[in-house]
Amino acid sequence: MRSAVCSPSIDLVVPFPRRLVAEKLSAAATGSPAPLSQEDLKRIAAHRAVDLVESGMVIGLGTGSTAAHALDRLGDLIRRGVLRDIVGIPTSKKTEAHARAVGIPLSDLDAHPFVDLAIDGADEVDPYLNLVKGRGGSLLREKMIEGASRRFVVIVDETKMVNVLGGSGLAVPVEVIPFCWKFTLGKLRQLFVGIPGFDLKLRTDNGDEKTPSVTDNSNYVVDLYFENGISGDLVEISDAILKIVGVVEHGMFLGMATSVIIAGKEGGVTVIERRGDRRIVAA
Ligand SMILES: O=C[C@H](O)[C@H](O)[C@H](O)COP(=O)(O)O
Repeated sequence: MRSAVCSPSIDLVVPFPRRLVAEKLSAAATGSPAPLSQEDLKRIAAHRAVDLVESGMVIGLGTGSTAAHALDRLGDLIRRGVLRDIVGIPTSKKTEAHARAVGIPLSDLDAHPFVDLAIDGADEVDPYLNLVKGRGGSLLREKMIEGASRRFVVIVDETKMVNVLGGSGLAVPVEVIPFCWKFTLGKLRQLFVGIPGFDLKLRTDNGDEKTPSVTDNSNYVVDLYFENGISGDLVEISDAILKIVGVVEHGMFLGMATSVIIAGKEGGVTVIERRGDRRIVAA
């Protein structure tokens, strides 16, 4: 079994960004302490990632509610002239529209096949920095762009951390072509037959198979559910899913993240870096 290797590490919690600390302190001084919301945490992680952006970089622009904070921050820094000559490569149509609205110049992988840095959220992160992504349906473009990136920085709040992928009980998405999707779903079912607590279903807009959710690539999504998380060799499982004709891509991002920025509700930010097969937890 080929599995991710994880070395022992020391957790080092770094201080909260100063501006937000000041805001929270002043709120406390006026007698109305505002607890950090999940949105605060997403913003903190996103801003921390955007600190890594330098003028002249080609940036992979992620999709989702966490990545949206990075787009806003990047747009703000470009508008203020702090960052220049940035090119953004959006991972979805939604991100493309958002990035345009905040003034980020855009291109694509055809024109810019090498991406300096990609910043994106995730649905789950395991201790080896393997991810589940695509609950927003953008997994294929995300995997293409993040796979072309020299650095792929994942931004999450601490609720996204799991011991095993699939362990949060939420879906592991698989993008499939619409042609005979029930046939492809059947093949996926066969692959995991006998696994206790396994289930799968077509993703729909309103619970009705007549209105399947459609991705930016005009495909459908089959959501896999693993009551106890995915057990076994993730690389073998990935290969087996991708071998099914009719499957386009799945939402497990194995060995792709170079670092994960985790915002914790206690006000700390933890950064986990991958160095080869080693995992380094640092500021
Ligand atoms: O397709 C959606 C993407 O993979 C998102 O990055 C992922 O779902 C995380 O989204 P959020 O930041 O909204 O939790």
